Amino acid sequence: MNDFGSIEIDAMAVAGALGDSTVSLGNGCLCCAVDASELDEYLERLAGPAARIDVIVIEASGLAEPQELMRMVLASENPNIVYGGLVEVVDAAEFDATRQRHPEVDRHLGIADLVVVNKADRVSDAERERILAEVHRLTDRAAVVTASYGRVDVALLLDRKPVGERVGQLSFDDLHDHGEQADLPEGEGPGSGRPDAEGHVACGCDDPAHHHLHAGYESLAFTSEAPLNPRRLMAFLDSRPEGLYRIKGYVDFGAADARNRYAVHAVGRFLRFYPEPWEPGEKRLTQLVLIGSGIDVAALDGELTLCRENDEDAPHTDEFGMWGVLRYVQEPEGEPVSGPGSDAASAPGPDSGSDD
Ligand SMILES: Nc1nc2c(ncn2[C@@H]2O[C@H](COP(=O)(O)OP(=O)(O)OP(=O)(O)O)[C@@H](O)[C@H]2O)c(=O)[nH]1
Repeated sequence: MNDFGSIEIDAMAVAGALGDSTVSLGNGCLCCAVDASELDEYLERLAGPAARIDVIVIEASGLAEPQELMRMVLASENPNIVYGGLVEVVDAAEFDATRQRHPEVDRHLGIADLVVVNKADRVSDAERERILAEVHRLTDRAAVVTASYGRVDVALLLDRKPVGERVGQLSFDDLHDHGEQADLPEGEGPGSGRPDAEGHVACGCDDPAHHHLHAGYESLAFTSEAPLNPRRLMAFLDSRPEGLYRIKGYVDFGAADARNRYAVHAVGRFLRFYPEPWEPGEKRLTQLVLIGSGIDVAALDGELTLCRENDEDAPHTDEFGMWGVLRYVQEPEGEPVSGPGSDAASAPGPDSGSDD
């Protein structure tokens, strides 16, 4: 798991399910690792026979440069590592907007071996057909499948072989390491993939033609030990700026729902909360990662800080405080919303999947 932000939300999301069979490559984009040996260290741990793992999936951050990842896997010195192909996941609901912001996406699709056009349930049949046709036009012999919630036949992944001989398609330039790092401590400076003090991430390579998607992004990692007030957080989310493209993490609403933490996902204007019971003894924290371009990181940090419960809040007397949040909890079919109290399912205006 390679997370863009310094709080490893994605790694946290799968850790429980996958345990020792994951390694987390946090805080910074893998494609900016200086050389393949850094990746090799991790692959070594997963590829040994004792781990009994057949396939290693590198889940890059959504902002990674796939060509760089391919370069690193191909450059691995571990004889057990064989490059198995590049899978690109397209968010059908955001496809046009993403391409507008990032024309590089077309190039990424062009080198994919398998393209999963996901969130098919969020677009009409006609829209899906149009996107599929467009993806086919952009890909080079890749298999293209549609999916909802990423559910694809696992055989597609296990049997994937790279289309053609990839090494032959990459130029010498693609395969050689990009530039020397300046005299900075390891893991710092441009090219480290780590955000600087202002949250900017820059690629340190000398090649002006080498644009990394994440170079234009700012990220904010927000942690709070004090619970967040649900009404204030909803007001923050309702007024989130256009450039704030992605929010993910976990929220502690304290006494407003003492049983559950709330995983939160925002992608563009899409917003969803997922209540899940706190583990016994788990430290109750709010941890959020916000990613966007042209966003004022310090201002957002300040606004989130103001969402914390304060002495004037009396969550136990605000029985409707969670309703705004529960509108964005999807009811599993036939089951009531797992909310803070028995009347949670009667929260007004349940949003059954549409954008806000
Ligand atoms: N309706 C619908 N929602 C989905 C689908 N796949 C994912 N989601 C929801 O979309 C939200 C964000 O998930 P994704 O877009 O998959 O996140 P991601 O691509 O891992 O995002 P990054 O970590 O930013 O790369 C979550 O609330 C998911 O439950 C789908 O096929 N249909």
